[in-house]
Parts: sequence; C-alpha cells; structure tokens
Amino acid sequence: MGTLSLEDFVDDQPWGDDLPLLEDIPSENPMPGVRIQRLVTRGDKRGELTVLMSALLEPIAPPPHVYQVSAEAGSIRAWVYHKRQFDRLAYTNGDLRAVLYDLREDSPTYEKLEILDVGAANKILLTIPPYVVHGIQNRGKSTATFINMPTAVYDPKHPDKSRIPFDHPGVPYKFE
Ligand SMILES: Cc1cn([C@H]2C[C@H](O)[C@@H](COP(=O)(O)OP(=O)(O)O[C@H]3O[C@H](C)C(=O)[C@H](O)[C@H]3O)O2)c(=O)[nH]c1=O
Repeated sequence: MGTLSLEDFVDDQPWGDDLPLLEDIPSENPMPGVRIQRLVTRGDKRGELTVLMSALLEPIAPPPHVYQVSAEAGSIRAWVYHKRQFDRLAYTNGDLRAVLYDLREDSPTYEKLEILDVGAANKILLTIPPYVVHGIQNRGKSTATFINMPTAVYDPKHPDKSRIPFDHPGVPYKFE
C-alpha cells in the first residue's frame, strides 16, 4: 500500500463557462424590494449543482437561519407577511405558484398582485421585503421542496410572521 499525502490532491476545477451564477429577471410592474433572480444549474454525469445565494457578485446580508420546507401536492401555505425580515426563497424543484400581494399603502404597487410559477421549470431566488403578503401552492402531483434563507433568525419568543387564512376574502387571489 502506498502512502497518501495532502500533496497528492489537485486543485479544484471551477466551471469553465461564462454563465452567471444568478441573473436578475425583470418584472413588468415590479414591486419595490421584490427581486427575482434566475438560478443557474450545472450538471455532470454525477448530478447537478445550483448556487442558491452568493456574495461573489455583490455584498449580501448573510443568511443567519436557513431552512427547507416541503410542500405536499396541492398544499397551500398562505397568507403571511413579515415586519422586519426579508425572505429569500430558492425554488429549484416541483411545480409551485408563489403569489405576492402588496399591502404597503405607500407603495406604487399597493394592492397589486404578482404571480410567479416557479420550480423545476423556472428555478429562481425570490426576495420578498417586509409587509409584502405572500403565499405558495404546490400545483404539481408530487411533493416539492424549497429553501428559505431569510435575513433574520426565526425567534420562537417573537416570531416575525403575521397570518391570515389562505381563503381570506380580502386578498384578490383564490388558490384552487
Ligand atoms: C422556520 C421555522 C418555523 N417554525 C414553526 C412556525 C410554524 O408554526 C411552523 C411552520 O412554519 P413555516 O414557516 O414552515 O410555515 P409557513 O408559515 O407556512 O411558511 C412557509 O410558507 C410561506 C409561504 C413562506 O414564505 C415561508 O418562507 C415558509 O416557511 O414551524 C419554527 O418553530 N421554527 C422555525 O425555524
């Protein structure tokens, strides 16, 4: 048996292409503070790799609390908003619909909706600022997952999340 030394290892090989890690997607009538960025997946015969967030391109608020949510087929998680934190949601699989409703009275998009179909066919990182109401439905036939990397920890003593039921008549969007 030969001996192995740390010198036997070779340097890593970065991707040799010019594809951006994350690319801003313009919206027709953008809600201030909402950001939609395309996630780029690269693969080889072993599988795939998708960068979900990176400070390589620009400074970012570090994510102090990162969690994965699974959504059963047909399930709905809505409506919620945050008073302090920004959500940063990465959608890479499944067939999900994210719906945003702007309830900030001083916003140019006050009472406007933004509907985004996201998941395997549209991999995105979605940033949602405080006071923008949001919800998600898994429209696919199997369980989907997504990752949230909010700008604050979930503090069980003071959760920064306010809710109404998904079928509340005050929101002009009906999940089916
Ligand atoms: C993240 C977290 C949650 N919880 C509790 C709070 C709830 O009672 C329960 C489920 O929380 P969750 O945040 O998963 O549930 P939703 O309110 O449906 O929110 C989810 O769907 C909407 C649309 C999103 O935008 C959120 O990012 C996403 O998390 O776990 C904890 O106790 N600790 C934690 O760290």
